[in-house]
Amino acid sequence: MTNICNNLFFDAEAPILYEVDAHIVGSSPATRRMKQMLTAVSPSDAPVMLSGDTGSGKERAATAIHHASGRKGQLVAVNCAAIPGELLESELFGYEKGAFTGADERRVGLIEMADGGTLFLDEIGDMPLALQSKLLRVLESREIQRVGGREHIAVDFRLVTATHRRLTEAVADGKFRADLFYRINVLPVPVPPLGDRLDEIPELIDRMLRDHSEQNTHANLPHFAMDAIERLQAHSWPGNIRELRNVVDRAIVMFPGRMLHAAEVDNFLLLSETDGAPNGKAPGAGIAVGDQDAVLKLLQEKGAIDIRMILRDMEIGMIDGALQVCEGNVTGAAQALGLQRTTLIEKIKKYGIKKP
Ligand SMILES: Nc1ncnc2c1ncn2[C@@H]1O[C@H](COP(=O)(O)OP(=O)(O)OP(=O)(O)O)[C@@H](O)[C@H]1O
Repeated sequence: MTNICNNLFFDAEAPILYEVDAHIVGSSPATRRMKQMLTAVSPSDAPVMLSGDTGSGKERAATAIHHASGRKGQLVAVNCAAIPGELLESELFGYEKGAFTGADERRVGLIEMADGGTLFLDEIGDMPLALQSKLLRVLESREIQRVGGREHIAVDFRLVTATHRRLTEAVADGKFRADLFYRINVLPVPVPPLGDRLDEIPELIDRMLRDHSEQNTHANLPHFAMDAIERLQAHSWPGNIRELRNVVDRAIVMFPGRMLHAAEVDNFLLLSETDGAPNGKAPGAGIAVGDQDAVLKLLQEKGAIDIRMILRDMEIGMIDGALQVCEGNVTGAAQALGLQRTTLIEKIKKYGIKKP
């Protein structure tokens, strides 16, 4: 890899590096190393395996590879963990009319859709063993057969896979085929956790806010004060960049045009850690969003406060605010709060919140 990386700045590679840079924010040493690897692997047709913790940006990296590769076809992303095993085969390979009950018409599969482009198989470790054998055959023959079909269809796609766990352990446990592992692990690229790239948190926040304002031209963006940034840089980030995105999305909804300080960030992080279900763990500094004085007064008066109740009130306030900003649209409010739609509906019911 050293040789490849040393050659990075050849003119021919400049446009590739530019594409990678456009998708991957950050200039910390860990991110620079990843970008160099992505730049080196993008022009090749060999399979890439991205490994990294959940939310660290593996799908982003796959998108960068696809765009930097110059392949004309589309990027087709499939989350192997999200599709039940029995459905995954027909999703990937497609099917002919009458192949099984309910197959009323022919359906082109996702592998065929990736012809000329890139097939991104996320959470490849969750693919059932029987399907692993079929995938291996496709990689070797470069052909597929639809479920219930006889025709051999030639496919030309670049394979990118991702996993958040050690596939070598799954191989040792007999849960992942060794031959497939070696076939897909040709160009391994580790995606660093946010904990290894804390320096670039301000850059990431800027990009997230810029993306938001490009999509919402009248957006009144929040600002993160220095003490807020310091607090973010002291956090451990188990949910990686996805967790940071949730914090930024909450700030957009709850602090439009306002400055966030460490206390607000503490509250947001506490909500991230508990998925909105307060567990009584005390935050680092302040505890109320915007109304710290009231909490201090309560503490002086009563000598103790119930943090769970305060967090509950904050949660209600955030949900209420998000619903107002999204004019009662639950899907939009759920996205803004970084919650699953169903989780938000449960919370709305639980707290008896009225939609505007
Ligand atoms: N470098 C980056 N700059 C800006 N946003 C990013 C970056 N990397 C990731 N993100 C954002 O963080 C979130 C998580 O990223 P992504 O889905 O790529 O992670 P992942 O590692 O594939 O997650 P999972 O393991 O759950 O599949 C997404 O909203 C993505 O847009």
